[in-house]
Amino acid sequence: MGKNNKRNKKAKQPNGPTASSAASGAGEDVEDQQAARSLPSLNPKKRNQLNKLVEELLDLVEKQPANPNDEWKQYEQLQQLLKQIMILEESLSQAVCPQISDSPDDQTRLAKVEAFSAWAKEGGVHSEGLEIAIFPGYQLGLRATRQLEKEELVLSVPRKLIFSEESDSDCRLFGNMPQATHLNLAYDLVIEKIRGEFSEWRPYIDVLPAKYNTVLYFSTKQMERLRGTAACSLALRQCRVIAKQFGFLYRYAHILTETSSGNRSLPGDRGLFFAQHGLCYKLYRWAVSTVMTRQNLVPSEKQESGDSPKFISALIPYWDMANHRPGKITSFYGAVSRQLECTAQEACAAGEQFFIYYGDRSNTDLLVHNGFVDVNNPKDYVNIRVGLSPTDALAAKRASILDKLNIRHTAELRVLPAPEFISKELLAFVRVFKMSAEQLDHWCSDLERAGDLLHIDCALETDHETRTWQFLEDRLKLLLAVLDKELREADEVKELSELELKDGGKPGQEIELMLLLYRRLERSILAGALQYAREHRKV
Ligand SMILES: C[S@@+](CC[C@H](N)C(=O)[O-])C[C@H]1O[C@@H](n2cnc3c(N)ncnc32)[C@H](O)[C@@H]1O
Repeated sequence: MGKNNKRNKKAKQPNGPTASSAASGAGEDVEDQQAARSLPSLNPKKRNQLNKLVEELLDLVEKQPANPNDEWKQYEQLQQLLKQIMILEESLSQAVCPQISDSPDDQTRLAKVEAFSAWAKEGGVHSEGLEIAIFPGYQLGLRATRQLEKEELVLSVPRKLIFSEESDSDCRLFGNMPQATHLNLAYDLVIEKIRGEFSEWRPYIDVLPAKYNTVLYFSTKQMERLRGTAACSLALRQCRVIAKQFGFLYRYAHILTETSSGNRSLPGDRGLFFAQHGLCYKLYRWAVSTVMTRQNLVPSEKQESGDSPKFISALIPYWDMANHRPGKITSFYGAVSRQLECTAQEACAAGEQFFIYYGDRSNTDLLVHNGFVDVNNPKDYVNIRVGLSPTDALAAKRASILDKLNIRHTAELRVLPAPEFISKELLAFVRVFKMSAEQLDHWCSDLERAGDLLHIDCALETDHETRTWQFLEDRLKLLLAVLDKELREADEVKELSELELKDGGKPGQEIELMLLLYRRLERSILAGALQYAREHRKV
């Protein structure tokens, strides 16, 4: 475990420059040069073509699409540009992301688990009752090797094995912007991946998936399956934002900046050096997806005492092999023990998969940010967009009631599964939206009562209630019709059963399966709420 020994040796060194640290710095410089030299460099013609494509990409994503159709067209253009970029970068991406292939990589990863587990153990991870195994439908996961009791501490990962922007990196790019902590982490991961065998994180990086089911990996055809769903705009936005970040990084590395020698005494220069040698879109997409699907927040250790606690994004080796099941959060960072500690949310028999709870997230959120959906998600909902009309003469009065209710004038509000169906905020919004001039005067004259509008059995005039439920019914019908436009319900059911027949999804079709499941889940929430709205309108 040479690399890990290096980290341990470093920890024992006194502060301040010493002869030995200078020597090890020189050694690292040689390693940096070796890592860079092992990568193919693109010829000037290809580089020029890439520079132009990246500028085109940045111009494209700069434009804010005006409506869903424009947004879709922009996505199609973006995919075209990214395709051309990936073709030009092919030799480089093959070198920095060599495992990427179309076959599932569970077995390849499993072969690296022994070395990873030894590295983790040597670094101080305690995971005695757990082992890493393949679980179909989940890729890798954690398996109990003995009976685990509820609330038993089963896993701990010390700070020095937690990968964050504070892990001895001088690759800062996004400065000290607190909201950029996940970007810094993705950038650091890009750098460590380029460093390859010279990275001290190599045993960990080797067991990470080679590719993900995040929206960044969707083909245009797969993305089409999201058209008309609540996830579509979010997914397209995600692709746009990540492409923009890549464009900025690329421009910084190849267009705006002089060639770097990787001088470790210049802050940020080593990061720039590696970016200039190994950055490519496939690598950035991989790093961002790794961070999106596996990160957790830990408290920063580089803040002044007295400041309010600052949290930074981190990758937590071993712990991040745990898959999600609904329950409660049982992983916490111990400031005194300086380690992430995870207890069992329920008893787990030997041989069974050990799950943790990732937190309350809708399936839309899970799909766009985590690359999976949970068919038993008790916290699921579908957001629908509602807004006051700027041409409505009564908009100001409606706005004053909404303000009192803390509901925005244009908002994404929740349609829920049974037994609630319509969130109280959505119901109140539509009630306000459907008030007549007299009803508005009545409610505005006593704003303290506005909270009553949140309750399902708030006493309202019959015609007002009918208009409210009719609006909800029409809106839900429309959303279901839009879903049908892309793929009718009967075809959805047929395609899904064909895929599921293939033993939990054919390898290589995980994204198709996830998209069909997502559509079924969204449809079921909307259809349940529609039925509920119909019943209420008739009362
Ligand atoms: C933190 S990682 C967990 C380990 C991961 N399975 C692996 O092979 O490295 C999170 C990823 O695991 C998968 N995952 C976690 N919980 C899942 C679930 N309930 N159903 C399907 N996939 C799940 C998803 O791909 C998700 O992005």
